[in-house]
Amino acid sequence: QLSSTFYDTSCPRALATIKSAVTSAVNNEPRMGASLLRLHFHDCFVDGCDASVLLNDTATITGEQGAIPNRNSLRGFTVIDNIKAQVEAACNQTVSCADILAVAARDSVVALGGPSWTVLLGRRDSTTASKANAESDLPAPSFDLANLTQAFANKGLNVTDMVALSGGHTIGQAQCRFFRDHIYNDTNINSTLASSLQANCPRASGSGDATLAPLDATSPTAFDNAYFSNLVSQRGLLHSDQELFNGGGTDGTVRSFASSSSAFSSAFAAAMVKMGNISPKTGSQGQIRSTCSKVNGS
Ligand code: HEM
Ligand SMILES: [Ca+2]
Repeated sequence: QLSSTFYDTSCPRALATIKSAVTSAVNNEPRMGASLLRLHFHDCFVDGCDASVLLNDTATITGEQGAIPNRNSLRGFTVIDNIKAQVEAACNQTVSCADILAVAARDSVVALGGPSWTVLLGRRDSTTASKANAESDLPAPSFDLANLTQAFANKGLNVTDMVALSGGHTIGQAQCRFFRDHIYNDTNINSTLASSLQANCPRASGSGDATLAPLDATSPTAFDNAYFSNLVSQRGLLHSDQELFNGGGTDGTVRSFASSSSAFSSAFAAAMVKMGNISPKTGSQGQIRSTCSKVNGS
């Protein structure tokens, strides 16, 4: 029951305000587009797309930002706070933080040259967050194809959606601690790539843990289909990335997205709409937060 016209009368400037703020943030730092896309994913997979990921810890909320997949990893909160302040100035307590995340994700992809799609709107914001659910429901980079398939199926997403959405790794960076096992322990990685990554990501955990490498070394700030060609040539950065092309049932989809950017674009756009529809709060559920990092009145 989300609708693309939800704010047309209540806040007609909302979408343009978000787009211009996202475009300037991405022009200032291209990686921010990746960070904003990931925020929406990490929101939707944990209790639905309800901006739960944005809530800071309080005496009564143990939030998601401290969860293992998020801690010292998620970024973009300041950009979202800035967008929210601009939208609040235009329309007081009208546009949800969850919708801002969904629109910012789309606008980020577009700003980096990727496909566009119509974002459905009308999600409301949670009054709770769950560190435990973030740790149980977000897929880990150590996952194999069966684990990944299950994590996406749990959210109503099929394997085509999963492969398409994983194409989000066509942009952005990952820290050594998340790809160390893959570059030292796995054999399904191009040896030249493994050696060059090892130079900045020592085998011993603790050293160089936060050193960054691009998820798509071919074109890290362009939203294109190079991620999939990389997988075909065993140049995935994360163990979980390379699982999508490792002799299993998703090899064909990876090949098809590697050979057709239009096939990837349309599958990605469709899957983003599906992901954005995970358990939205509507009607009288939740609230429209005034500040994205805290529940109203707290
Ligand atoms: C398939 C399961 C997935 C796993 C296991 C996974 C895991 C990860 C990991 C470990 C990182 C690096 C984090 C860091 O080093 O701090 C990362 C980054 C990223 N992920 Fe995923 N991810 C998955 C799916 C997705 C999906 C579905 C999207 C979006 C549609 C996405 C978008 C991103 C982006 C854009 C980045 C880079 C963020 C930045 O540079 O700030 N990922 N992911
Ligand atoms: Ca959520």
